[in-house]
Amino acid sequence: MSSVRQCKRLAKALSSQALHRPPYAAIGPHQSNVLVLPQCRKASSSSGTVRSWILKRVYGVIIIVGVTGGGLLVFKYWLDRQVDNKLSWIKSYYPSGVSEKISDGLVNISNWIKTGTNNSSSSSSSSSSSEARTVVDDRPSNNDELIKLQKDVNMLKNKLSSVEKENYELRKELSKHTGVSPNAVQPGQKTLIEMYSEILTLLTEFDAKSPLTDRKLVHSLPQVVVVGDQSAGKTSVLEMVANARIFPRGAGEMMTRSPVMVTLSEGSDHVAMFSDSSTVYDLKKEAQLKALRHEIEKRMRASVSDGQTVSSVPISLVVKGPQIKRMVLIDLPGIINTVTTGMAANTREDIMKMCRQYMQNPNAIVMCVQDGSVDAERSIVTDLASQVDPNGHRTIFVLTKVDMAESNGLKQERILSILDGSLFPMKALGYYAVVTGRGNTGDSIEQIQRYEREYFAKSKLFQNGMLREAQLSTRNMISAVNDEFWKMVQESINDQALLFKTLRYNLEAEWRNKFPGERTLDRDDLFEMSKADILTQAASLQVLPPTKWEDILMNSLWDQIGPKVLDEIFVRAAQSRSSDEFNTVVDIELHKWADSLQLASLCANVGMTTLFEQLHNKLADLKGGKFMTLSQGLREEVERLSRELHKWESYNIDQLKYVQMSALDDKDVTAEDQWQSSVEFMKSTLSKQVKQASSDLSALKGPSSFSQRWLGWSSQTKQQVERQAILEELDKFLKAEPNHPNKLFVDEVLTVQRSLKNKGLIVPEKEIQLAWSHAYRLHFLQQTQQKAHNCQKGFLLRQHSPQFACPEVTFFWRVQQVMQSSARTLRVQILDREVRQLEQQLKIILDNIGNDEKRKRDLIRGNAVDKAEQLKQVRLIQEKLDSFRQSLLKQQKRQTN
Ligand SMILES: Nc1nc2c(ncn2[C@@H]2O[C@H](COP(=O)(O)OP(=O)(O)OP(=O)(O)O)[C@@H](O)[C@H]2O)c(=O)[nH]1
Repeated sequence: MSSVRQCKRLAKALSSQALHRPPYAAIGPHQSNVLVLPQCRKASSSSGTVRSWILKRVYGVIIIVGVTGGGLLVFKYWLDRQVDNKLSWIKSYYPSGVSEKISDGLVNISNWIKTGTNNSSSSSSSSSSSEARTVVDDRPSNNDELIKLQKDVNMLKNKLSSVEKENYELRKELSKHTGVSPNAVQPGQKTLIEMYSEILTLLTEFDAKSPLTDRKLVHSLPQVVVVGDQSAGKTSVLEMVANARIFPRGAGEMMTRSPVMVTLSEGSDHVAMFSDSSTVYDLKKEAQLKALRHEIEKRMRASVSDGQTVSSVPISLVVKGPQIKRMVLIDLPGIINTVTTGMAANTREDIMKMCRQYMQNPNAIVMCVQDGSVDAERSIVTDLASQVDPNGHRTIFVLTKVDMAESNGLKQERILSILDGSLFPMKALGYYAVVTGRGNTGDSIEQIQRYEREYFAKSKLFQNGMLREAQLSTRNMISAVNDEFWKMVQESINDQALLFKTLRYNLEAEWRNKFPGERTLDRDDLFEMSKADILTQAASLQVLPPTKWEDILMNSLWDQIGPKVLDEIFVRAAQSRSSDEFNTVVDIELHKWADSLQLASLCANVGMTTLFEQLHNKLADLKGGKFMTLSQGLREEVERLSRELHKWESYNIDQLKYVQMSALDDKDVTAEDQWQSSVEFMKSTLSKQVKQASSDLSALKGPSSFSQRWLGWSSQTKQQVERQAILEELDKFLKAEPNHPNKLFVDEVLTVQRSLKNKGLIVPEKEIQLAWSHAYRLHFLQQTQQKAHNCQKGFLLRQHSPQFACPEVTFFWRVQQVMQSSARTLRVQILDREVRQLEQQLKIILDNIGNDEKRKRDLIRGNAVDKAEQLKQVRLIQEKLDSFRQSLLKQQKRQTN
């Protein structure tokens, strides 16, 4: 084929690949900005015309094929115009700051192209033949020429990677402003690699959650299985792929003790994380790398059962970073020859079994790692590879430690026979020689990469062109493995799609049987529905009628402040000898209480409790559909958190105090209806209190009456008998002196004790005082009840006869006033601020939960939601697989056209 035709074909292939981003494209956004193909220089020079067949800007990628000779000026002019066009477009499309950076980058690239074309043009005629030899299939005839070419290639590679880096940084910067991934082809469009990576992530999540099958579906997908004899350098190879020294190291001992599945993908930051944890390790930071290695080692040791040496439980790791090739690699424990001291007896068989299992996956690419520095005859892995993949359709052979092989004096013929596949019994798709370490645990990846470059640049073993350049270096090997991986993806995708179609069909049938006629509401659906319900119910608190709020608040207020009002203030005032004294005590105590903010704080608590009680009632009112119970946990958690978070506004408490103090300033009942209302309040309050006090007293005595004992089939305890006897003695005092003060005097205690002793009962003073507090309380309340009755008509009487005094009515009126004004103020505060505040809090709480998948899973649970989730995931994976398949198909069609 003529070089011009060859070049045209290459150009066509590249243009379609660059535009449509095949996973295995030689040129992609993460790989290159500019590529000038040497084959085409030769072709162009032969025709002497400009061959600028392709110049495409594909999201920052420029591909130039063939620019030479007399057309150079025309080309430069044309390139400038293209760049100008792009500059004005960038200026109008991107925000300032970003646009300048991109523009600078584009201008740099354009200048570099022009310099490159100058050089290539000036050297094209003289070096066209040597350039042609850089085409991978041609073998050079002259060693010096080859060395020179090798240097050129290395220089170009370095240049290329620095432009790649620059381009990547620019796209990263751009992505910060536009939210578009730095790897995106077009805004909103995903590359095939990204699509596959997404499917892998979904499948890993699906496997983790799904009890559907023991077989992990993600393991049937194409993946690269790294196998080799112990210490062959498997882990070192993987580290070169991941571009970081992420694995633990030891001195000579077996390091890989369980499979490590590494999902590699491109990302703006170089990071790693375990798939079951949210910790992100920054691989650029040595301390975090160390922590990662430590964690891997810890996990490996933890996964090995007692008495065993290796484990088959995989550790799953995700590594992302700039220019990392997307694929899934599994590092397996090294195959051992013999079991050494300290190892479990079955270790060799366990490792062989494990390797065989992974290698037998028909979609696995087997990366067979062979140590180049040891005798080929000692290799076990090559035997295994030839058994599992006899035709070598999916095996790639990697010869490591060739540097050591050379220093050990390995002959060129021997290397050749290994790398052309004639020495080992196995067959492979490709054979590679690499250097992936130098036995120094402290070396960084950059140091190893440099060491490898320098080694191949000066190695005698590989220098006379005995091997194709593409067979050397880790970089080339990784590209080839990556290509094979993606080929496998293409070949197996139909089977995967069918598998998910069947899974979806089965799950849908199961759902129809279990929940006939019901919509499949997954966790997110249920969450969104519950969220809307909760917020609607919270908002409806605003429309509760004000009177209802005040009634509820009044009841709650009395429950809270009643005990203090009655047992402390009212009882103390009642010990007074005159109405004036009664009023003075009441006035002082009530003012003291209100002034100290204690009353206001108590009322604010009541406001808060009432608000949350109402919210609780509203949420309990939610009927919802059949699946309402699934989100019961969510509602409870939201209620709990909002209670915890809600703070009553402090100026609201001050306002309450002010209102209460003003209410207390009103010291007298001036109208009859006020008097009546107060008496009613007093009567209803006392009636409740008397009821409560009677029941407390009864509890103290136990089943004291005949009927209680016989109907309730119970009898008094010894203590209850004693208490009943005490109460009978105390009753005598109260009958003899109805206005007895609230304190029981010492002589009275002794009288009770003496009297009971005569009846054969020895009772401690503590018991007498306890019984007295109950007896006196009931007696006092009943007396006050009687006063309330007597005071009913007292308003007019009081006017006509000043001796008639009912200070108790005035007391209850004042308390009622304080409560009413507090309830009114609380109602206004609740509706003006607190409900709105609560709504906002609920929204934040719900948003937080909504963003936390684990919490959502914990709070919305049940068989129906699990099934709906599975169905949703399977549908999603199936859809993704389908669109991935279609994109692959489209790309294949384009290539065949
Ligand atoms: N000189 C030299 N040393 C290498 C090369 N590749 C790996 N090593 C060293 O060989 C040793 C073993 O490498 P590993 O990558 O741990 O080997 P492995 O196959 O993963 O070991 P196991 O998992 O324990 O079977 C390490 O000290 C590496 O630094 C190489 O190309 N040249």
